[in-house]
Amino acid sequence: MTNSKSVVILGAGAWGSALATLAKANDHKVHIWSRRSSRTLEKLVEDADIIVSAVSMKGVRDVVSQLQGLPLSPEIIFLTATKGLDPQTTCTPSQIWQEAFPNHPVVVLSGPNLSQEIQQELPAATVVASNVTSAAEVVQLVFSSNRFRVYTNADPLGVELGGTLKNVMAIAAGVCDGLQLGTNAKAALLTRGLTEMVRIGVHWGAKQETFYGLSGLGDLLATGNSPLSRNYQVGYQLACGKSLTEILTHLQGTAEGINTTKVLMLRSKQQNISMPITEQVYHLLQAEVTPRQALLELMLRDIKPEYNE
Ligand SMILES: NC(=O)c1ccc[n+]([C@@H]2O[C@H](COP(=O)([O-])OP(=O)(O)OC[C@H]3O[C@@H](n4cnc5c(N)ncnc54)[C@H](O)[C@@H]3O)[C@@H](O)[C@H]2O)c1
Ligand SMILES: O=P(O)(O)OC[C@H](O)CO
Repeated sequence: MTNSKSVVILGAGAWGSALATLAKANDHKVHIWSRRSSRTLEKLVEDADIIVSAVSMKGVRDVVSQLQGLPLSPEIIFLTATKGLDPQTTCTPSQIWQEAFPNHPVVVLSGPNLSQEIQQELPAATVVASNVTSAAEVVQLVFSSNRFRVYTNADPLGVELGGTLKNVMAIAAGVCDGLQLGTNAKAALLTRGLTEMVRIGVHWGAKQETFYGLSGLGDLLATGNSPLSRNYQVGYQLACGKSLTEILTHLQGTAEGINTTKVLMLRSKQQNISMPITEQVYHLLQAEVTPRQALLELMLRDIKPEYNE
């Protein structure tokens, strides 16, 4: 097949494995690399068309620096699927990839994509975004199928932040359900959560409308309502009285929202941006408030108009 691409996936976790399944189903040549792989990264990327980063945030700088030392074809497209923020610089993963490889196109993939559902072959949709449209279109073709609908988008920062910021709200949504606060409370939380995501995202340089698409609202609905989400699970179990240490001991995989909350708090304080839900999630994760106290703090804030805050 002439359109068959060579795809190297970095990270053999839940998401890397699901992305590999999708590309393989479209007859692409797929190699998954992990820290424990017997094949060297150098050998694997030799004939790669696309390098997909599906490592968790804490591994991004590490894999970037490993690749920087290798001879790479100038045609290679980097695709980043990590939903996190760098604790040191507050940069997004795509900003780190682009800075390290300024002459390569970088594409972001993000959307309501719970990996377990994708591995069960349930239908889903996602977004691939890049400043280089042709690169986004190549990635779109590689992953599109009758069970995975892929849209392109020209706002990579907005798409990336949509998937990243919603993890904080997914923790809050888990708390809401764990406390059994009801459907009205959940709707209020998710709606005001989206407002908060838009506020910081637009300040950061993203387009407002991107947050109303699959990677913002779409992913917020998926993770904020699903026990399959690790971030939701963190919130739910905190509300049930478990400590964060206990929860993380048993959690399968990464809940990026924990680190993202800390980075967001730092950035919103530096830039004086109001993020009341994020702030309460932060205090809760630090064990500085109980879930009920966090709820009361939010309910008793100064009353105000819905917009023009
Ligand atoms: N699981 C999902 O449903 C899903 C969906 C969309 C996006 N994501 C995002 O994808 C990323 C990965 O999620 P996941 O669910 O696969 O997590 P996971 O915990 O299952 O896997 C993380 C992977 O990163 C690797 N890794 C971590 N540090 C590394 C390092 N220094 N060097 C090399 N590899 C390293 C781990 O070995 C592991 O293979 C996260 O940012 C997550 O938010 C996950
Ligand atoms: O399990 P979570 O909370 O990392 O959510 C996974 C994905 O981000 C869903 O789109």
